[in-house]
Amino acid sequence: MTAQIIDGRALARKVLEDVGKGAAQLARRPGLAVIIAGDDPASHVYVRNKVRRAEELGFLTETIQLPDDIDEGAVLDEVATLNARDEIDGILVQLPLPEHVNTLRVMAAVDPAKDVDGLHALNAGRLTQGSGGLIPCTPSGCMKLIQSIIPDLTGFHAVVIGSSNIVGKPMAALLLEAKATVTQTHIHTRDTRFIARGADILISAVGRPGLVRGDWIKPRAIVIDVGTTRVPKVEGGYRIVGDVDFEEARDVAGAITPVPGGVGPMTIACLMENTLNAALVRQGELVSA
Ligand SMILES: Nc1nc(=O)c2c([nH]1)NC[C@@H]1CN(c3ccc(C(=O)N[C@@H](CCC(=O)O)C(=O)O)cc3)C=[N+]21
Repeated sequence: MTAQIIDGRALARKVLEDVGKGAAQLARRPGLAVIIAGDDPASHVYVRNKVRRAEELGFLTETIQLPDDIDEGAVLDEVATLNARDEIDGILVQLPLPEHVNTLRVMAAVDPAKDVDGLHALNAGRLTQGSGGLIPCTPSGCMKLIQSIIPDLTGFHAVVIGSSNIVGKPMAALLLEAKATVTQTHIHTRDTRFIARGADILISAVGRPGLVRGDWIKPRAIVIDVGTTRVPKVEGGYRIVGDVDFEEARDVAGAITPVPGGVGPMTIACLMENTLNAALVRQGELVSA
């Protein structure tokens, strides 16, 4: 059989349309600030894409570019300034930060009500307790992609490959909350292939091209490829590739997300949704759980 290709761009358009309608109800337009430190070209591309989407929706946007050698105190000062500004509803600190800056300390400094990446410990904790809060954008987008195929995940076996704070851990928490049975693997897991083969829903969030082969996949499973690795093209420039061997997977899976055009556009759409939700709560239009 040939897998259904899950169109992340089309689903993202729908999410963005709803965000646009929601934003039109607000007295004041949502404001999104992005902090980026250093000059990693990939990070700059991602930030530009996020800001462009936000502008298309009529959001107020601001990009704060900091030098690579900035000290942690200065990053924390920038966050504090944004926390205090009423017109800023969402703050995103683009990762990775320079090595000498402690990411968890920076995340802890962001006002949880403006934490549109959902990475503050309060939002992460609320997610594990199923009590609302802002949800990390990539896992949130993955849930929408999965539920576009299976709306009710009750009892399905989901396997999450990868355990990062930004994708793997919140992904597992969301699946558990949706009543799936969840297995999570990480760098020390033995025989990940065997575990993956048991999955009705397989999510790979590792960043290693070709990791997930055809024989890692249960026939008819849903495969969500979060991998985003930039590889240089012979003719110059870059292309992005996922973790999944797409050609092999397509012959086994029931449905699969492509890279590009799968999880990536949904991540950005969910960032816009989070920014709208933060604005709704902050402007008193929505009561947070
Ligand atoms: N604080 C923080 N939050 C993030 O959400 C975050 C981050 N840091 N650091 C880096 C990663 C990466 N990321 C992507 C978002 C969109 C695409 C995306 O739109 N990809 C397009 C293609 C883009 C291309 O062709 O280069 C696609 O898959 O179709 C990719 C990657 C968000 N990240």
